[in-house]
Amino acid sequence: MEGVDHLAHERNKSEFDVDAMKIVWAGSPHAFDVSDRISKLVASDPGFRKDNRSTLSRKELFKNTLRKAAYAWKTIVDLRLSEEEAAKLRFYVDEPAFTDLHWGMFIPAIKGQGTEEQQQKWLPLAYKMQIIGCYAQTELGHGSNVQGLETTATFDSQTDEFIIHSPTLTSSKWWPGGLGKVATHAIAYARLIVGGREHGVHGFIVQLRSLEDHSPLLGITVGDIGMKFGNGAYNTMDNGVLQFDHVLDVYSIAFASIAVMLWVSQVTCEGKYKQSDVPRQLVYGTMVYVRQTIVADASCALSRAVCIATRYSAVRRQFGSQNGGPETQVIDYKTQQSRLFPLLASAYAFRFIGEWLKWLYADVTQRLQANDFSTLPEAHACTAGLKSLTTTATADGIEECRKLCGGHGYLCSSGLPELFAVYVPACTYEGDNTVLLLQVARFLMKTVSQLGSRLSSKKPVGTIAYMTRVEHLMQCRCGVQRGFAELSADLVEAAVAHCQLIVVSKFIEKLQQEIPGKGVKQQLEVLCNIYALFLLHKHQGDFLSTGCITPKHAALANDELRSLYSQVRPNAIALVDAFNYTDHYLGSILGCYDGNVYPKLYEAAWKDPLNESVVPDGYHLYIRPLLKQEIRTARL
Ligand SMILES: CCCCCCCCCCCC(=O)SCCNC(=O)CCNC(=O)[C@H](O)C(C)(C)COP(=O)(O)OP(=O)(O)OC[C@H]1O[C@@H](n2cnc3c(N)ncnc32)[C@H](O)[C@@H]1OP(=O)(O)O
Ligand SMILES: Cc1cc2nc3c(=O)[nH]c(=O)nc-3n(C[C@H](O)[C@H](O)[C@H](O)COP(=O)(O)OP(=O)(O)OC[C@H]3O[C@@H](n4cnc5c(N)ncnc54)[C@H](O)[C@@H]3O)c2cc1C
Repeated sequence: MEGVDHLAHERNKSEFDVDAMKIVWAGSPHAFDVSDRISKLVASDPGFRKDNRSTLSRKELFKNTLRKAAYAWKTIVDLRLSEEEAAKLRFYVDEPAFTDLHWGMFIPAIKGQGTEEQQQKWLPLAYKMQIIGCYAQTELGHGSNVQGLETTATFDSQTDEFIIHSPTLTSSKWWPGGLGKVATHAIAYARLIVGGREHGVHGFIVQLRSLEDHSPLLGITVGDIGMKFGNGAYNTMDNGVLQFDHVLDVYSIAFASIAVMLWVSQVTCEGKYKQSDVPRQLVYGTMVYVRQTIVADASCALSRAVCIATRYSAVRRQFGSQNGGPETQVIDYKTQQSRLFPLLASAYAFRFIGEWLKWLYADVTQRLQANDFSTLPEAHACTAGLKSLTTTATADGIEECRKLCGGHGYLCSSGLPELFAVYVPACTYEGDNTVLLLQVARFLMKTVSQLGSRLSSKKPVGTIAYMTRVEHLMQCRCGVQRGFAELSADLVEAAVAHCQLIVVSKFIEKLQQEIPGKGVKQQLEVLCNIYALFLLHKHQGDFLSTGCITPKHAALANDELRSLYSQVRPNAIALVDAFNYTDHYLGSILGCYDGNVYPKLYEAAWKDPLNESVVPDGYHLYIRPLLKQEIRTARL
């Protein structure tokens, strides 16, 4: 029945203060207030409806996304929302769109790498959305290998301008979000050529379309690259293709009078290239910034899937009826718990590592401003490795949550198929996960060669086994006289182990903070132990081979895991309630707050367009003749 909380009995079992946990999850009382207020604003506004996406054609879907983006912007302006509130609104609108790249990459690139003069010129226009930007780095022929990009930017000292050109088919820009149909400007990455000499890849702000009639400018060929994985899903985004045919780029950010996009280098009006003495990799700064936001986003996506699967596991009953009594809740099966609760623990673990990474990024940015590059290598390795680790675990976790919901998990109305389809490219964009782990492996090799075998002594006691595992995996590889390429698959495993060590140690450090609320810290300790012991169980071979745990330890750890699952069980619903997601944002009948699943599933089925008529289109044309033929045969 509507209005009845079918999960009330579960909520009454909770042993901790859920409201206090909501604050921990949000990060602060202020952050909770903004999230809570904005998520409810979006949920209550029919203009942000999203339950019809899977029934729209690509063109209808895209036009609807443009409508929503414009409506969101009008809401932001009319309500005078702050930048923080506006970002939250775009988050809860939950629709991949060009605005992700405008706000998530184009503006951060100018803020992070533009000079004062460029920021003054471009940021006001971008903040008012009087220009719409995208981040055009990847090409048809190169994505991972940025140094392999082929687009050229040749300085013409006669005109003081740059000529941006796509010399080959494979140099076509390919994939940039927002590029296909919307962006008026791009930060395009090209090989800088001055006086016939090449100076590597730099960013250039290039206008693509007229601000009068949106037509592509002279020399610009631009369009969408076509349908992507899943029906609705990421097809709300116009990932584009772009070719430059000797485009004069008067706004070149490498141009001395507007100065270079990077404070890394300068091209003077006399056409001289001046490389300052900062690491050339600062040109990758935007990618480092986005990778740390993607880690925080992983905790959001995983917690969303876990919320759905946990609530449904408490609603779903199957087998186990005693003397005609109710069947067993599937959340009570040890197999369901052993699959679900490590994902619940991972969602919290990724939340806290995301908080730490945000601090690390802010710290390295502050240091860069003082020309202190000492922590840049570690920041690169951490953002690359943790982006890889958390997105892989989250993509796998969302699929596991679909399976935890049985057949109904495969319905669009469960919210899980679309969540999976929208989320999985995170394992590829902003750096293919394997390529990024290779960067971590390279950093570890360097660190081992500099520090000797001990990678670091400053880890909490609880992580000794994890640290020993990384050192052991590195020693096994570094000790062997074979090249990096030959050992790369093994070194990637060591890189994963290193990132898992970071996640576990930061979770332990989080628990050393003051955490208010009855029973809150105790719940987080249980989740931290589940995360650490689950990984120890999963990678038992690594830990046993280090000799720092014995088979008996491994068995005890497994016993402890089962006990921890039993401790989580009465608190499971409260722990996912703490994410404070509205039913609108979850977009899932299986995960609805009141647990009233079956009536809602049944009602939703009849809304499918296929049920608009009892006799389906095509019956008279195709089925009736078939049946008539069969009947004739049957009479023979
Ligand atoms: C809200 C959420 C959703 C928001 C919505 C999100 C929507 C989707 C957004 C997706 C947007 C995109 O995909 S944008 C495109 C993303 N593309 C990528 O991420 C490309 C990935 N590839 C790369 O980053 C690069 O090619 C590398 C790092 C793999 C290789 O670069 P390279 O220049 O060849 O460097 P390499 O020889 O490997 O290394 C030379 C030295 O530089 C160092 N180095 C390399 N990179 C860096 C770096 N970034 N910072 C510092 N140092 C670095 C190395 O450690 C090494 O140090 P030493 O050992 O010499 O000391
Ligand atoms: C949904 C989506 C949105 C995107 N948005 C943008 C955007 O807005 N702007 C933008 O510029 N780009 C964007 N991209 C592009 C994205 O950044 C690239 O696809 C990504 O960096 C991976 O590069 P690639 O496609 O060249 O993969 P490849 O490198 O071709 O990967 C193919 C395989 O090769 C392997 N491989 C590659 N190099 C090595 C190596 N050295 N050693 C071992 N294995 C290797 C990889 O691990 C992978 O298994 C987007 C992509 C997607 C899917």
